[in-house]
Amino acid sequence: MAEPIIQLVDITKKYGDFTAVDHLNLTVNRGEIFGLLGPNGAGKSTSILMMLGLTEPTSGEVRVCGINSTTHPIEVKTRVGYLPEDVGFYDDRTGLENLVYTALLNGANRSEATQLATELMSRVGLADQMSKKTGKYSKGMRQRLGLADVLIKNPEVIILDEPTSGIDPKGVQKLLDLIVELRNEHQISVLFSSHNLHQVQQVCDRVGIFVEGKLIAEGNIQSLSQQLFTHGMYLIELGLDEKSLPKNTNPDALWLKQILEPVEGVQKVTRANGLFQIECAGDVSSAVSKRIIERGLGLNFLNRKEYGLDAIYNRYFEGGV
Ligand SMILES: Nc1ncnc2c1ncn2[C@@H]1O[C@H](COP(=O)(O)OP(=O)(O)OP(=O)(O)O)[C@@H](O)[C@H]1O
Repeated sequence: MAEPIIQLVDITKKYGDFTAVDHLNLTVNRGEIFGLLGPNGAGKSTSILMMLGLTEPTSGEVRVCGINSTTHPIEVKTRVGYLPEDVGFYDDRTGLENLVYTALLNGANRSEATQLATELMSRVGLADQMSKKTGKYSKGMRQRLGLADVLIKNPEVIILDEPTSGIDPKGVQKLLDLIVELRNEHQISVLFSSHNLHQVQQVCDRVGIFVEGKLIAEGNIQSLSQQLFTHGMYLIELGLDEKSLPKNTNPDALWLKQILEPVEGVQKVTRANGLFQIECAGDVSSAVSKRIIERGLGLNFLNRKEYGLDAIYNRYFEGGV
């Protein structure tokens, strides 16, 4: 059964009259990679600060690993690893020295600290960069070292705030692979905050879409599509042979809608740029093509698209679809 590891219950955060987070309810389960997807200013970082007990909610309750973050921030800190967008290191020290220092601060003796730091450098793919000064690390290498740094205290959950910003595509891929590996092989739960939908789509089991302080939808990709699209999840484009079309067809494709009405799932039929577009609740392309052919229309081609997070993103973040 799903066990909650992060629970936000009706959280609101106000800065003066401004509401940064508005009645947010969110649960992340143990072993899950949860994506908090939202544009700049949506309230992601503010929510994370509340999870870590670094800022207090105006109202509501935050629990991480079953502990109230607002009243017991230090206990939460021992269980959670937090990777901010920019990690600070002692740049005149090597990657290994930086990690050893964190391990010593966490109570390890020097030989344990060196052993743990060496193992972690290797786990995050920096085995060959151990003796390089962190001032010479790339942004991607710094973020991977940052992950090693949060793993030192063996956290149950890691919270990553825009961890890939400023990293080149190859570096991003390495970091994403590492996040999945940490979950799969070390059962670490992950909250991944990002405004990059492709990255979120690639690694997260569930996603919460956060806009202007409100969680507007939550679930896996398929359930998000169902929540956000009133007009279906599939778009079928038809190229019909003009010569086979009925004479004097009206431009709004009403005649085609009537033909396709008996096909269950068809919700909207329109014509754009010479193509007929059919929005439907499921993949009904074979029933549509059968019906078209039965009615004696010439079918030049049929193209089926499934709405993914791309369409959701456009709809909520870029004002379209
Ligand atoms: N200390 C503060 N005082 C006043 N307003 C704040 C404070 N911190 C954040 N805000 C405002 O709250 C809103 C949410 O900010 P937040 O940093 O949580 O968003 P975000 O989703 O993390 O965005 P970004 O990706 O840009 O960091 C923004 O409008 C921001 O200006």
